Amino acid sequence: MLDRIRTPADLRQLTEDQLPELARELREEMIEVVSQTGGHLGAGLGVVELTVALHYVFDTPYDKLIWDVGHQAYPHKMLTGRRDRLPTLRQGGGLSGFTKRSESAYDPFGAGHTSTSVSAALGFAVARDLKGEANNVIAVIGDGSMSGGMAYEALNNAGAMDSRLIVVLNDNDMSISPSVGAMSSYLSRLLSGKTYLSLRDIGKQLSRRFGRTIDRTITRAVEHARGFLMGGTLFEELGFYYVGPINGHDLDHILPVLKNVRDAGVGPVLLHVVTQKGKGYGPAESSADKYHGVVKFDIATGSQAKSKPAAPSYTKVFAEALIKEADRDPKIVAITAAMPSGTGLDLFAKAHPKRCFDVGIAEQHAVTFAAGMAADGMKPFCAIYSTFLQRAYDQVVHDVAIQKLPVRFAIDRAGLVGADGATHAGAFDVAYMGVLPGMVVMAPADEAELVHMVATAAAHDDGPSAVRYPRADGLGIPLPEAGMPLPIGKGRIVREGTKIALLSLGARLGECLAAAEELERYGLSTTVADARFAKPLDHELVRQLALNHEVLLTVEEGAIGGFGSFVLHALADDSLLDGSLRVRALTLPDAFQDHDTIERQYAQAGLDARSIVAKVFEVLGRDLTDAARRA
Ligand SMILES: Cc1ncc(C[n+]2csc(CCOP(=O)(O)OP(=O)(O)O)c2C)c(N)n1
Ligand SMILES: CC(=O)[C@@H](O)[C@H](O)COP(=O)(O)O
Ligand SMILES: [Mg+2]
Repeated sequence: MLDRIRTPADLRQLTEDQLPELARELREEMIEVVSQTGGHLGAGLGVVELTVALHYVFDTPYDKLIWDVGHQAYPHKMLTGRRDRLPTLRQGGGLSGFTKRSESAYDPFGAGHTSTSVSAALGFAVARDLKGEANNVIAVIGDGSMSGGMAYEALNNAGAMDSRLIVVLNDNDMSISPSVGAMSSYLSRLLSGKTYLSLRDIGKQLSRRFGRTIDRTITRAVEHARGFLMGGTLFEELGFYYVGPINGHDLDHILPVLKNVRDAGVGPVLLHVVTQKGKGYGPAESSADKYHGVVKFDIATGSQAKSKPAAPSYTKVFAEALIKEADRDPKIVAITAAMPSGTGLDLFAKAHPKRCFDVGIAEQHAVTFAAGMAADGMKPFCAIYSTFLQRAYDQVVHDVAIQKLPVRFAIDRAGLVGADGATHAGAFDVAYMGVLPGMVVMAPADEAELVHMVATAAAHDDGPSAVRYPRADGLGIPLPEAGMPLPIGKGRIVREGTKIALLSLGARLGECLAAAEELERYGLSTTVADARFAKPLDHELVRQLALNHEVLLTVEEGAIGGFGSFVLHALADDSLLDGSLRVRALTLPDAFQDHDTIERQYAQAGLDARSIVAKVFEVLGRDLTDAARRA
């Protein structure tokens, strides 16, 4: 049946009783493809029926369907002309793992971060009204994403505007980890005792909500059911018509409800749909994370092709170092915004359960919550991915930096991230943290350095600090038994040379060393220095490198405006740009890099050893091919 569906228009040619079979085929093929590509599996499996129903009932792409995060949109992609390209998922030149405007007219709004869909949908709804058009607008948001502050801001605004908008709350009682917080408990209470509404109850409820009934099955049910009221939900208090909860895997229920909601013609409606993350694939259903994100796996057993890493990841090293610091210092606490496993704080929580806080997908709150604890004498480590910390920038500035509070930011996924692409790359943190007065910004060159930087952050109690590290495994070097605080603002020379200087910030140091080896083979004596700190910058180190070399290259895994800019500024201030020194800043490109393997992303960015060597030759005006031939 799937072969007959190129676009949702084909889907709408099917009869309703054919849809369960279509859903079955969709689910089976998605499992098959993702077992080869890896990606976000559990969320998509949970919305197969919902996706079929939405495209069946609504006139997409005229009606705007907006998926929150977009990680659950694989079945949507399969039904909207992208099925044949699904095997290219998250690979260079292939389909994005999220919704993306440039990819399809069926993706009216791109995503990757959570909790944006209701705001965007309200924007579409208001634009529609101003243009005098009639399309429907539907946002699908998960229970986890509903814990993000922006979702409440949007509900608050939408409820007051009384705009015609449909919000489908896809409640699977899971975030990446189990959902946390009072909203999660509230949703469970809405469900408790009743599980789902029966068709009859739904009819009664719709009739009460919209003052009329459209679907005949429901009309009949309404005649027999009297007095049922789900009653006074939070969403109703906010000005929404609340419908549900309904079973999101039962097409007999979803279809008539969606039709009624579509035709009701009233202000904002919140449809509460209950689904199971990982639905229909045993290993996913029974795993703790419901196969939220997977690498390639064996379909029969569910076992994932995770090779044993030669070295621990930076994430794990961070977590273990922090646990040791917390063993010694009872004031240390750790905070995650719904990413306990991603940040390694699940390990910390096991060691220090009372001192670990998962606040939900609430980065802004996480930062100010940490600031409050710091103001009262605790030593908070706020572990947030670089890309997600962007959301909490005013909290970093206003609540932390201005008050000089010693919040320690553990900025994971700093730099390129490969398959998740531009929405998840940690490109900007050196720039956005480094411009803040009083902020200490560190980046370890290897995992042993990370241990020392965690100790440095723990010891630094005079103001805020940040340590940024990549989504990568370490180098496999021995780890110190205990971290030793580093002198703040001091870098180190790792290799001495005379002509070329490579000044690295962070884990690209290995590439700089490899580049230096090669340059040496071409007779170019090369110094390699590890800045350790982007702020405060080691001015003396920068000065010495500038004075004693012909060429100075800064190397960092971050956007323009970060470490390289700080170095250039220091050189300019020191009149060191007024002479013959040739300086270049190697950064991520001034463009959003699409998903690809991380190795290719580094090469595109010019941040691998080969590109560094090429850059030196370019600066010297020499021919690298010729030099290579002679060597
Ligand atoms: C701002 C932001 N913080 C954190 C994340 C990481 N993240 C991606 S999906 C997800 C869980 C979303 O849960 P839910 O909305 O319930 O969707 P489900 O996966 O359960 O379908 C999280 C925390 C993110 N993408 N964006
Ligand atoms: C959709 C989302 O935001 C997360 O699932 C993210 O893809 C996790 O990234 P990591 O794999 O780097 O933890
Ligand atoms: Mg969920």
